[in-house]
Amino acid sequence: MKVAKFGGSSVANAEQLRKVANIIQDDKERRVIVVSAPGKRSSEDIKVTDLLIDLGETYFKNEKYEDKLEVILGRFQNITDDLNLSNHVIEEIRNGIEDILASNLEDISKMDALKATGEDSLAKILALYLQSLDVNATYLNPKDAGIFLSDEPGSARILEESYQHLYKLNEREEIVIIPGFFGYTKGGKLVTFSRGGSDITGSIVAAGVKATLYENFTDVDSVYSVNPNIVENPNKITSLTYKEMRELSYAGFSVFHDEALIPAFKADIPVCIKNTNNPSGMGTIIVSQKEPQPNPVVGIASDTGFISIYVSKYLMNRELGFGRRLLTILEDEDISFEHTPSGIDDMSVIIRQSQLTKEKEERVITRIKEELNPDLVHVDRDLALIMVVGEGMNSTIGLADKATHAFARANVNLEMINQGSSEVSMMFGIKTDKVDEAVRSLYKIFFEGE
Ligand SMILES: Nc1ncnc2c1ncn2[C@@H]1O[C@H](COP(=O)(O)OP(=O)(O)O)[C@@H](O)[C@H]1O
Ligand SMILES: N[C@@H](CC(=O)OP(=O)(O)O)C(=O)O
Repeated sequence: MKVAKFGGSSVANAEQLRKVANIIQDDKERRVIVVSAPGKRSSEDIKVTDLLIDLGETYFKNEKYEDKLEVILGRFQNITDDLNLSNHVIEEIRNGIEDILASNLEDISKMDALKATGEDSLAKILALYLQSLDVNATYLNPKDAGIFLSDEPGSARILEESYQHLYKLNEREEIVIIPGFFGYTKGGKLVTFSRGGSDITGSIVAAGVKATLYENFTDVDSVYSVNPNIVENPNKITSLTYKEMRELSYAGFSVFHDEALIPAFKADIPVCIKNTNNPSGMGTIIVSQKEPQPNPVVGIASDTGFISIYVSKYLMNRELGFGRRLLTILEDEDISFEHTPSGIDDMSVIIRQSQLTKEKEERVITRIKEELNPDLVHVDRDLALIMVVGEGMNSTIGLADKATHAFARANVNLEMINQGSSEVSMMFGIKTDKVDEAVRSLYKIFFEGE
């Protein structure tokens, strides 16, 4: 049995859904289907999930939300009209949203329930469409599939017992359509994964049913060695390891959620990234091990929106517990950190900018000064991180030299360098305004041999 997940771009309109239906019917092994909410139909378009978030925020501010609701319903109605499906489902979606807004759930849970409406409605529509084509298919709610999650609205995690429940899907005769992105706590509350989380649902379901393959259908032919929005026509990656893909996704390859690798990896299920618009293409396969490649670097990822808190104190290396106390201050403020490059007398903590509000920043800096008594503490904003990734990198001489040469050639100053402890990556911190130039320069050196 194969599990196929179709992302937002693959279900953005009726034309895309026709392709999805063809892909499902093309292979009898595709028996469990996971779908996202309709995504962008063009680069200027807005994803349904973002429309739903905007609707929720408008409602919470006690502002008029009715027009926004109509826009969302319009997105679904365009699809159902075009596929000649009954209007009944649109009324169901409207009532569902109105019920959520009027419920006595806390705002944070209301928001999760609203967000989930996107995938839930699309799964119902796809099931109806397949039925209209005489395909034996049913919609299945994540609760009935047994997808139980931790009580962390907006960033839930899977509970282990879900895998056993999901295994029962093997007994189903029909094709099952499961909405991605959400599940339920043991207490029955709906919770979502973090953004892009339908990839995670797909991976969990694939692990649960012990699928032979997890196919992730998107809008590109493969995973490329670099973001195709930065370098035109980049090198296609035919295969890469879970570890490489996790590093690359985490560092900015938005094509696949970094948390989606773990369930498939643990169950040893290969993941294939394929294009809904070109399903016969090879795609990219993600596996445990791959043949050594002549070029040890498989990809270059970049992401922006980081802050560095730099703390320096003479004899820091002798002060027992310094690092722990610094990180405890962040923990008390509910701030998670990404990296902690350190020297003898200094330590930086790299944080996502979205985690550090102005008030939190003031409290954190005051506490660092009062409790750790440093010689110097300062906050560096607008940092970008670039990650050069490849399993063969740890045994190849001269890669750091090549990378720093690329930065020098692009006239980019390095704010920080960190060789990942996993030894499959090197990380560079630079100012955000230079990130694309730096990535292009690295790409030229590592993939075009210039
Ligand atoms: N290295 C990369 N390889 C392929 N696509 C990438 C890469 N980095 C970023 N992307 C972007 O990821 C997009 C696909 O991810 P996403 O928009 O989440 O798809 P979906 O709607 O299928 O979930 C591509 O259109 C591409 O712009
Ligand atoms: N619709 C959700 C979940 C998701 O996975 O979407 P997509 O497949 O379009 O990345 C989001 O936008 O976050």
